[in-house]
Amino acid sequence: MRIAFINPQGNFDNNDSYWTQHPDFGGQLVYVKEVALALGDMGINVDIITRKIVDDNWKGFSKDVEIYHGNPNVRVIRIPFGGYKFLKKEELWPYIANEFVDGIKEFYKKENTKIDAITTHYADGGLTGSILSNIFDVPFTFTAHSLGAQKMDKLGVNGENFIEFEKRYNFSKRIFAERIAMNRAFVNVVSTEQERFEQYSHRFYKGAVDVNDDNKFRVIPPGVNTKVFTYEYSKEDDLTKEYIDKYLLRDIKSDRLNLQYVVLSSRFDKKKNHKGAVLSFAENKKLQEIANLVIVLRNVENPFEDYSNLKGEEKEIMDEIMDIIKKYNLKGKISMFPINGQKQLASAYRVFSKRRSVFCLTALYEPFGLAPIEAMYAGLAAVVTKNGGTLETVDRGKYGVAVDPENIKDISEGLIYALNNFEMFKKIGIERAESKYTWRQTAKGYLDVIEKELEKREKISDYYYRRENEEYLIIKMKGLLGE
Ligand SMILES: O=c1ccn([C@@H]2O[C@H](COP(=O)(O)OP(=O)(O)O[C@H]3O[C@H](CO)[C@@H](O)[C@H](O)[C@H]3O)[C@@H](O)[C@H]2O)c(=O)[nH]1
Ligand SMILES: O=P(O)(O)OC[C@H]1O[C@](O)(CO)[C@@H](O)[C@@H]1O
Repeated sequence: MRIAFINPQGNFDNNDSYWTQHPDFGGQLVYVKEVALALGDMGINVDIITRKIVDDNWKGFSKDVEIYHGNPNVRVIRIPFGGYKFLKKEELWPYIANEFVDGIKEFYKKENTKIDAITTHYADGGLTGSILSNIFDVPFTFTAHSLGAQKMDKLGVNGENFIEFEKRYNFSKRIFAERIAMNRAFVNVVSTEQERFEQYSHRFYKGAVDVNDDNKFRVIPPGVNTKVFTYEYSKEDDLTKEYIDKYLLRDIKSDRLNLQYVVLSSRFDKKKNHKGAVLSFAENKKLQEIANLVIVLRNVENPFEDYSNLKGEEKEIMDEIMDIIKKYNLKGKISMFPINGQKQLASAYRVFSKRRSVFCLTALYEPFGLAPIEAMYAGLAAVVTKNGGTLETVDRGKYGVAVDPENIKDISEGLIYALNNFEMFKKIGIERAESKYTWRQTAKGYLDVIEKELEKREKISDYYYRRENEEYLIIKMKGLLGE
């Protein structure tokens, strides 16, 4: 069997380049990578179809076809569309339904390969799959990863400022694509029940899909890479400890070094609401007595001296953080330093777990949230937004603390509670991650729903074929009988 994974935005290479260093390189890529490789391990052929990029600032995405992470069953196929320079996901829309679709068609025609099913990721993948599934006459699944409606609500998009936001985010195109994809997909793959019944029932999706139609939804929880995010401390982690201690010594007052820590590690995206977490720390003296704040960065060595390489949204977020540090005189209580890649991030989590620390995600809206599960499995206590899939991940506070990201007091009290109950949350957090979230289970979920759909289509086409045949035979018989 050959399954295509359509993911136009971001990109995929064997170094997992740029992950979280850009809004289009985050959890969705992790998800597609882990499910594709898990299916590959099960003997399924997987083609991850994305964009060909030839750009000196974005190296590693220029090969047309590449075996992925050494798994002979899994390929990355890069189709040129919209030129060769890197484009952020919001700028891909004009080229999706034409150049990208045509390029994929051409690729398979030239290779004379057949695909049996398509999985599509995010609105742009979903639009592509809606068209291709007709061309190839194969079923496709839609996995939103993040729906535009909730992002619009949380960013405060309304009638007055819509045009402003439209210029930057192209929400009209995104919602249109999402509606087409969720309507045409044979199943919408969601990470939690909450995603199905809350996120998909947003008024913007009315009429596109019936959230009460069990045939149109399948809850398939994502996983955690248990090799990378293991809670087992190893020798390499001592090297990470030395790396981190250098920064803590630089940024934290010496008499505070042995306190616990609150760790923020999200991409610098407005939706992740770093500002809310920093403000909750700034406004609570009790919290500052028991913990320091750590903010994981990418590509910035020392923001207290210089972060001029941050642009746009990332610069705005750092400006907000710096304003709060100045206003509340937090120097000596906050450390910010670069972490590169999942391995180093996982190791840093284990180092902070030894310091009885807390992972904090106060996103205004988190569709699912891979990071909290990773942090829990690596041994941190989790404090997460109650808006989105995270509420289900911590099961409403049972496996981690769920807070209202727009209530500064609620965040700080949640952090204090988690810090004071670190051992309990560490233990049950690991158990939760281990029992419920593995990528192999995720891959099995996709395979099961696809195989069931193919069987159904087989039967239907047989039925039509047989019926056509019967009619054909009757006509023939009539002819023979001279009727
Ligand atoms: O230096 C880093 C830091 C983080 N990560 C990874 O980046 C991912 C972040 O994923 P997630 O926490 O899920 O956030 P998003 O990037 O926002 O992911 C989007 O897509 C995910 C997959 O569908 C959903 O879980 C999220 O809710 C959705 O916002 C995690 O796997 C991290 O391990 C890295 O690879 N390198
Ligand atoms: O912020 P948005 O546009 O809702 O999308 C979430 C982004 O994070 C990602 O995980 C990055 O890989 C993608 O799902 C998407 O680009």
